[in-house]
Amino acid sequence: MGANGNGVTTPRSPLARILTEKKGNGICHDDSAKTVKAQTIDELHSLQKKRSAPTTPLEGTQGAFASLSEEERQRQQLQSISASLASLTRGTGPKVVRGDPAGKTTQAVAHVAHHHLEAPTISVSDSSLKFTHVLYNLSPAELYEQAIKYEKGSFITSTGALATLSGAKTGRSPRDKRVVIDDTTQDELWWGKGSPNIEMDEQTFLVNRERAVDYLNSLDKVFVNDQFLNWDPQNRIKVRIVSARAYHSLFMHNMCIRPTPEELENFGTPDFTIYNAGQFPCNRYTHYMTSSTSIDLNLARREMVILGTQYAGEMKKGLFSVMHYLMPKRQILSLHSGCNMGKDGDVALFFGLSGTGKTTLSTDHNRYLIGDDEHCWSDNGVSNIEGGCYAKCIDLSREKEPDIWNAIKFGTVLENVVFEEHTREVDYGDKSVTENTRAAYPIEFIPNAKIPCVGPHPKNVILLACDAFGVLPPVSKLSLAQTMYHFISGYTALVAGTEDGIKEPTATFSACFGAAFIMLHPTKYAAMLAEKMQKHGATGWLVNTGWSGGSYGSGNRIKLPYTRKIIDAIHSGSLLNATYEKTEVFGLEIPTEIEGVPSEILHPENTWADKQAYKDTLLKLAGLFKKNFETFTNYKIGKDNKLTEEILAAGPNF
Ligand SMILES: Nc1ncnc2c1ncn2[C@@H]1O[C@H](COP(=O)(O)OP(=O)(O)O)[C@@H](O)[C@H]1O
Ligand SMILES: C=C(OP(=O)(O)O)C(=O)O
Ligand SMILES: [Ca+2]
Ligand SMILES: [Mn+2]
Repeated sequence: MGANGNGVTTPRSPLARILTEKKGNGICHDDSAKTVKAQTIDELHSLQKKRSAPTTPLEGTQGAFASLSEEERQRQQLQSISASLASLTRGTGPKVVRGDPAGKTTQAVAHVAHHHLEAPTISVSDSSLKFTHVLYNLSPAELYEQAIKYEKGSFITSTGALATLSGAKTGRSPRDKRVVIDDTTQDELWWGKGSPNIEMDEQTFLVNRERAVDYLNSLDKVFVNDQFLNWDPQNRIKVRIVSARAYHSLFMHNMCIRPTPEELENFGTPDFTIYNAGQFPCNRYTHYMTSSTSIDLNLARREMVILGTQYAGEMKKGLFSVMHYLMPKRQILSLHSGCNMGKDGDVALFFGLSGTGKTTLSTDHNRYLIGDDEHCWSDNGVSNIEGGCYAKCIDLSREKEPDIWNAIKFGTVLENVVFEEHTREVDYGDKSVTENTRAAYPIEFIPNAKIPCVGPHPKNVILLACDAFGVLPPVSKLSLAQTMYHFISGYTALVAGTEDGIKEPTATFSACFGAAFIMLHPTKYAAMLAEKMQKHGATGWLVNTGWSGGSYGSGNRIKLPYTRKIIDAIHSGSLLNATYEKTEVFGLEIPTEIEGVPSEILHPENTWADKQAYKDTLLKLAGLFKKNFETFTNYKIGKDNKLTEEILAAGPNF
């Protein structure tokens, strides 16, 4: 509706076109002009991502030659991955290409050349025609996207962690572990009663390996992590993990030591490779298989195959077994322990089975964290094997465990937790999926982590036992012989969940506080520990993080703040100078007083209303210890006959 100024109305006309790019007339100022440098949506999207800075050029190469070298380097890297994924029966590696099959891939393509001319009818299958896309050492952000896009049950929680489901298995499956027996391992390893090493032959291993490799190669894409184990630079191990899930890749990114770009460039051939086929089961017609899950270790081939379980802890503890074989060969003791260090450089080790408090008590705001679970003790001191922590998070609270609480943020894998649908706030008290809920985070997520994760020789060796009987004292000072006795016994009550199938706490004995992971006879590790403790003057302690005032069901778990006070007194050295009394039956030295801990709980008998029940339970547990130790009475601990006798005498007397 316009008037032309002379009173005559003109008919309605279409809206005038707004000119946005008329130069020079200055009438229409359009500030959206020229800010977008793209002509198409695809081009716009391409602007969003900056090309990653090229990894450092190879020495002596410049300009155009540098990019050629980078290409060549990538080609070699892919060839190495293709070799890892090679079928053993078809004699050739798959065609592998870098990048997400859904996105743009980089140019480098490789496959391992045929070693010989093969009759095409035998060697060619459809699998040799397709490409396997390799998602190589992706960043946490990239892995989040992969998980959220393609893996059901992946969500971002309110604090930024990646919530995942591990599927049917929410704990390890120790009964499904197999170790290849050959001429070497037959003599070297611990076999038979009590040993975690259940034998399998080389041929069966190869059948399972082929099954895993064929499954992985049948996928559109696989994840490959090239990383390190052990912060001791002289004893670092290169590991490659091939897996089907972003969850597994992020878990190992967090748990192993992350290489720098330079280290990755020079990675070369791995020392050890894991093929994790996850949900893909083993074949129950295969010899030695007793379920559809199999975790197979072949030390000669330096390989591990995982079939039929997606529980990620299987990879971390599988590699720990490998270290329990490799390190003692170098006179280095591998330890299932947490480790931290005070301001004055005093180091403490925390041994204990799953759920006894290694992670909780080594994560201490007043001390430097060296690691929460797996260490080495060499002539140079201690080193963490891993680059991350794996904390239980059932009933996790900000007040009691602030450092672990705060570590659950972007980058952390949160397994099997329950969260509020809308806010994505995690309910740590919810056991609907499992009791064994877990958080895996890089060790740097703990503010006072000691990087690099190494330290001097330990001053205190703390043996943690979660005693469901409620008869072990909250803390006892041990002689060297007692330390060895309890180390070899490895007593605890397994808390529900970490090992598949355990629903209620039960008394268990697990040699070296980790029988599931040791490869040699327990006395070999014990002898090394005794020698090192003697040499470096370390004091042994037994700390009960379990029940007080009655057994599981009637008593209560010792309050975490009390256990922390006890641990503080060990660290500070004040407990060493306390007054002690000796207990009956176990002959343990217990302090009469500790600052911040009610004195009456220090002797367990005081906390039991029914004294006769206490006595009966004490004798019952002592009997279990005695019976368990029978298998070790014929073994000598190192070269020291006297120590061996003292160890035998260090058990309960009744
Ligand atoms: N007195 C206590 N000492 C140590 N941990 C306790 C105590 N009471 C309860 N807990 C709980 O027990 C669990 C110990 O598990 P964790 O530290 O992960 O064990 P580990 O690392 O040895 O497997 C944690 O959930 C912790 O909160
Ligand atoms: C991951 C584990 O370690 P821990 O429970 O000792 O922390 C495990 O035993 O599976
Ligand atoms: Ca454990
Ligand atoms: Mn732990």
